[in-house]
Amino acid sequence: MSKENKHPQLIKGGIHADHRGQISFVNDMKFKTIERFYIISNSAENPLRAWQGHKIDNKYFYCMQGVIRVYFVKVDNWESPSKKLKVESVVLSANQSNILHIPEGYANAIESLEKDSKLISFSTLPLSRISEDEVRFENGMWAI
Ligand SMILES: Cc1cn([C@H]2C[C@H](O)[C@@H](COP(=O)(O)OP(=O)(O)O[C@H]3O[C@@H](C)C(=O)[C@@H](O)[C@H]3O)O2)c(=O)[nH]c1=O
Repeated sequence: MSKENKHPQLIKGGIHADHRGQISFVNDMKFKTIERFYIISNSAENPLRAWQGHKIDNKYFYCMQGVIRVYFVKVDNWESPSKKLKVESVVLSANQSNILHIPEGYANAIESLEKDSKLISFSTLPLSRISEDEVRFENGMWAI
Protein backbone atom coordinates (compact mmCIF):
# COMPACT_ATOMS: atom_id res chain seq x y z
CA MET A 1 0.00 0.00 0.00
CA SER A 2 1.52 3.42 -0.95
CA LYS A 3 2.58 5.55 2.04
CA GLU A 4 0.11 8.43 2.42
CA ASN A 5 1.82 11.61 1.17
CA LYS A 6 1.63 13.67 4.39
CA HIS A 7 3.06 17.15 3.83
CA PRO A 8 2.38 20.13 6.11
CA GLN A 9 -0.91 21.80 5.22
CA LEU A 10 -2.52 25.13 6.07
CA ILE A 11 -6.08 24.76 7.42
CA LYS A 12 -7.69 28.06 6.50
CA GLY A 13 -9.91 29.88 8.98
CA GLY A 14 -11.45 33.31 9.05
CA ILE A 15 -12.25 36.35 11.15
CA HIS A 16 -15.68 37.91 11.60
CA ALA A 17 -15.75 41.51 12.82
CA ASP A 18 -18.75 43.68 13.56
CA HIS A 19 -19.90 46.34 16.05
CA ARG A 20 -19.75 43.73 18.90
CA GLY A 21 -16.08 42.95 18.26
CA GLN A 22 -14.33 40.05 16.51
CA ILE A 23 -14.48 36.24 16.25
CA SER A 24 -11.49 34.29 14.85
CA PHE A 25 -12.39 30.75 13.81
CA VAL A 26 -11.05 27.64 12.02
CA ASN A 27 -14.17 25.62 11.24
CA ASP A 28 -12.30 22.78 9.51
CA MET A 29 -10.03 22.01 12.51
CA LYS A 30 -10.95 18.56 13.90
CA PHE A 31 -10.04 17.66 17.51
CA LYS A 32 -10.71 13.88 17.48
CA THR A 33 -6.98 13.04 17.55
CA ILE A 34 -5.84 15.90 19.85
CA GLU A 35 -4.39 14.74 23.21
CA ARG A 36 -3.13 18.05 24.66
CA PHE A 37 -2.30 21.66 23.90
CA TYR A 38 0.27 24.21 25.06
CA ILE A 39 1.11 27.83 24.31
CA ILE A 40 4.58 28.98 23.25
CA SER A 41 5.73 32.53 23.86
CA ASN A 42 9.41 33.04 23.00
CA SER A 43 11.47 35.45 25.08
CA ALA A 44 12.66 38.74 23.51
CA GLU A 45 16.29 37.53 23.92
CA ASN A 46 15.56 34.18 22.21
CA PRO A 47 12.88 34.73 19.55
CA LEU A 48 13.80 31.45 17.78
CA ARG A 49 13.03 28.03 19.32
CA ALA A 50 14.76 25.42 17.18
CA TRP A 51 14.77 22.43 16.44
CA GLN A 52 12.24 19.97 17.82
CA GLY A 53 11.82 16.74 15.83
CA HIS A 54 8.79 14.45 16.07
CA LYS A 55 8.74 10.86 14.84
CA ILE A 56 5.09 10.28 15.80
CA ASP A 57 3.47 13.47 17.11
CA ASN A 58 1.43 15.69 14.78
CA LYS A 59 1.41 19.44 15.52
CA TYR A 60 -1.41 21.88 14.81
CA PHE A 61 -0.09 25.43 15.27
CA TYR A 62 -2.28 28.54 15.62
CA CYS A 63 -0.97 32.07 16.19
CA MET A 64 -3.08 33.67 18.93
CA GLN A 65 -1.12 36.94 19.16
CA GLY A 66 1.38 38.74 16.93
CA VAL A 67 3.18 37.04 14.03
CA ILE A 68 5.12 33.76 14.05
CA ARG A 69 7.14 32.00 11.35
CA VAL A 70 7.10 28.20 11.64
CA TYR A 71 9.94 26.37 9.88
CA PHE A 72 9.81 22.65 9.12
CA VAL A 73 12.11 20.01 7.72
CA LYS A 74 11.30 16.45 6.68
CA VAL A 75 13.87 14.44 8.63
CA ASP A 76 15.61 11.81 6.47
CA ASN A 77 17.50 10.04 9.26
CA TRP A 78 16.83 10.59 12.98
CA GLU A 79 20.29 9.47 14.11
CA SER A 80 22.29 11.49 11.58
CA PRO A 81 20.13 13.75 9.41
CA SER A 82 21.56 15.49 6.36
CA LYS A 83 22.37 19.17 6.93
CA LYS A 84 21.25 19.83 3.35
CA LEU A 85 17.56 19.06 3.89
CA LYS A 86 15.10 21.56 2.44
CA VAL A 87 13.80 24.05 5.04
CA GLU A 88 10.25 25.29 4.36
CA SER A 89 8.30 27.82 6.39
CA VAL A 90 4.87 29.38 6.85
CA VAL A 91 4.02 32.71 8.52
CA LEU A 92 1.08 32.55 10.93
CA SER A 93 -0.54 35.76 12.12
CA ALA A 94 -3.25 36.50 14.68
CA ASN A 95 -4.86 38.57 11.91
CA GLN A 96 -5.33 35.57 9.60
CA SER A 97 -6.74 32.77 11.80
CA ASN A 98 -5.18 29.76 10.03
CA ILE A 99 -3.81 26.51 11.48
CA LEU A 100 -0.61 24.89 10.22
CA HIS A 101 -0.73 21.08 10.45
CA ILE A 102 2.72 19.45 10.55
CA PRO A 103 2.42 15.65 10.35
CA GLU A 104 4.80 13.18 12.01
CA GLY A 105 8.34 12.88 10.63
CA TYR A 106 9.23 16.57 10.70
CA ALA A 107 11.41 18.85 12.82
CA ASN A 108 10.02 22.29 13.53
CA ALA A 109 11.34 25.68 14.63
CA ILE A 110 9.26 28.55 15.96
CA GLU A 111 10.31 32.16 15.36
CA SER A 112 8.47 35.10 16.93
CA LEU A 113 8.44 37.97 14.41
CA GLU A 114 6.76 40.40 16.79
CA LYS A 115 7.20 41.03 20.52
CA ASP A 116 4.82 39.00 22.77
CA SER A 117 3.70 36.72 19.91
CA LYS A 118 1.90 33.62 21.14
CA LEU A 119 1.47 30.24 19.41
CA ILE A 120 -0.97 27.60 20.56
CA SER A 121 0.07 24.05 19.69
CA PHE A 122 -2.36 21.13 19.61
CA SER A 123 -0.57 17.77 19.83
CA THR A 124 -1.78 14.26 18.98
CA LEU A 125 0.64 12.45 21.32
CA PRO A 126 0.27 12.28 25.11
CA LEU A 127 3.20 13.75 27.05
CA SER A 128 3.82 10.25 28.47
CA ARG A 129 5.02 9.08 25.03
CA ILE A 130 7.36 12.02 24.33
CA SER A 131 10.49 9.91 24.94
CA GLU A 132 9.72 7.67 21.94
CA ASP A 133 8.81 10.63 19.78
CA GLU A 134 10.90 13.74 20.35
CA VAL A 135 14.42 14.29 18.93
CA ARG A 136 16.05 17.64 19.56
CA PHE A 137 18.63 19.15 17.18
CA GLU A 138 20.76 22.21 17.89
CA ASN A 139 19.69 25.65 16.59
CA GLY A 140 22.20 25.63 13.74
CA MET A 141 21.28 22.16 12.41
CA TRP A 142 19.44 23.60 9.40
CA ALA A 143 20.08 27.13 8.20
CA ILE A 144 17.11 29.46 8.58
C1 LIG B 1 5.09 20.90 25.30
C2 LIG B 1 4.73 20.67 26.74
C3 LIG B 1 5.61 21.00 27.75
N1 LIG B 1 5.26 20.75 29.04
C4 LIG B 1 6.20 21.09 30.12
C5 LIG B 1 7.16 19.93 30.34
C6 LIG B 1 8.50 20.47 29.96
O1 LIG B 1 9.42 20.20 31.01
C7 LIG B 1 8.35 21.97 29.84
C8 LIG B 1 9.10 22.48 28.62
O2 LIG B 1 8.63 21.73 27.52
P1 LIG B 1 9.61 21.48 26.30
O3 LIG B 1 11.03 21.56 26.81
O4 LIG B 1 9.16 20.25 25.60
O5 LIG B 1 9.34 22.73 25.41
P2 LIG B 1 10.03 22.90 23.97
O6 LIG B 1 11.47 22.52 24.04
O7 LIG B 1 9.68 24.26 23.54
O8 LIG B 1 9.32 21.87 23.02
C9 LIG B 1 8.00 22.17 22.71
O9 LIG B 1 8.12 22.98 21.58
C10 LIG B 1 7.23 22.61 20.53
C11 LIG B 1 7.53 23.45 19.31
C12 LIG B 1 7.35 21.17 20.22
O10 LIG B 1 7.46 20.78 19.05
C13 LIG B 1 7.26 20.23 21.33
O11 LIG B 1 8.37 19.32 21.20
C14 LIG B 1 7.33 20.83 22.68
O12 LIG B 1 8.05 19.96 23.54
O13 LIG B 1 6.96 22.23 29.70
C15 LIG B 1 4.05 20.19 29.39
O14 LIG B 1 3.78 19.95 30.59
N2 LIG B 1 3.16 19.89 28.42
C16 LIG B 1 3.46 20.10 27.09
O15 LIG B 1 2.61 19.78 26.23
